[in-house]
Amino acid sequence: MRASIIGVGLIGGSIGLAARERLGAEVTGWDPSPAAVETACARGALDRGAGSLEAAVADAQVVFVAAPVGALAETVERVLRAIPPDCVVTDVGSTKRSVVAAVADPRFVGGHPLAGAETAGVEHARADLFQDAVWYLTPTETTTGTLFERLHRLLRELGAKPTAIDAATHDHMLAAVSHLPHVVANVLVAQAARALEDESEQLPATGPSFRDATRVAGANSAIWTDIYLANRDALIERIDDATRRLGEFRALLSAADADGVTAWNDAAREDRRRLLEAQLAGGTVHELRASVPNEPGVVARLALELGRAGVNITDMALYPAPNQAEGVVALWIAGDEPAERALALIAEQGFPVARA
Ligand SMILES: NC(=O)c1ccc[n+]([C@@H]2O[C@H](COP(=O)([O-])OP(=O)(O)OC[C@H]3O[C@@H](n4cnc5c(N)ncnc54)[C@H](O)[C@@H]3O)[C@@H](O)[C@H]2O)c1
Ligand SMILES: O=C(O)C(=O)C[C@]1(C(=O)O)C=C[C@@H](O)C=C1
Repeated sequence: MRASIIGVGLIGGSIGLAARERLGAEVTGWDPSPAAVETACARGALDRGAGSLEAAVADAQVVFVAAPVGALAETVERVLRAIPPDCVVTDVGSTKRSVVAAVADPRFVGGHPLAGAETAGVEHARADLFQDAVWYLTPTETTTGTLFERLHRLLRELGAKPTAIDAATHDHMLAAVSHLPHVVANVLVAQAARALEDESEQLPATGPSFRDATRVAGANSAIWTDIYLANRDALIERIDDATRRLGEFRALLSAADADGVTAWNDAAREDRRRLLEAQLAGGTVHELRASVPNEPGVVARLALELGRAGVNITDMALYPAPNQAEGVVALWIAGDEPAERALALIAEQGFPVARA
């Protein structure tokens, strides 16, 4: 496997380490910072650095673009102009709408690993960063099915859980579970460092709860300015919602409503329990086989339909029929209930489907 990485920072470097260690891939990379390439080679995240983006991707089978969100569309387009025809290109940007709207090439699949750190640079890269992490993929109607399948398999081999989602849903969800938490962490440290200092004239000591809630405060501006701006409409909605919720709690406090305060706190515990439980879904793996026409977008449509219903595809394989007009998509789904749901959803799409 020949892989290329464009942008060898924390995420690009971690992909390089994991691809070399777990896939035995030969990894070439390029970054506008020669120092990043040098460190990536020294740390074993790249086999070699290339003198240009074009040279880095010239004979690649898969390319990961791991640049800041604002540079993704232009960089992906540049990669698409330089790769061989049978190469799949993906990115790792934390927001998806802008790059997916800008690039309509069947060889590109938007991506986003839900894993990372508050640190920056290849110095902090780790081969195990993606182990058991959801890795969102945003295929569209134009995505080539075989390339989507190749990428899905590679991500599984890196230890991740690839999950199809549409770009708009992705960005709205991430505003709530990633971008707002970063904003709130920044507010908490600002308030503790300034407002409380004014009152007591000394910086307060911070305990474990403060440290947990603010680990990501002031995370790498080289990527976060772009993330906040690219998702500003969804993030503003979340900020307004959070402000409203704070207002509701403020009202309970001003009314000294003990029952209301208890109910509010209990509801948070229950919400947290449900969120954590949803991550642990698993069970026996079922193989389903769907017969589909060999048309652009069919595999993407199936993956997105299941993703929307919360059914995760553990693994997939494509078997084209000799006449090339149709084929079979094999899907492996964990858990009895999700497998039943997948059968029903695939049948609703009009495709004959059965358990293998
Ligand atoms: N840090 C996280 O937790 C995390 C998690 C998931 C996804 N992401 C996404 O991954 C991407 C990279 O983030 P990171 O944390 O690795 O940042 P980073 O700062 O560690 O690395 C970014 C690298 O991109 C390079 N770069 C800058 N402009 C470029 C360009 N035009 N073309 C190619 N390379 C360029 C930089 O020189 C740097 O080496 C971002 O899109 C970010 O949204 C980050
Ligand atoms: O763990 C952290 O430090 C992160 O900030 C990782 C995190 C997140 O918010 O969970 C940050 C941005 C990415 O797009 C994905 C993951």
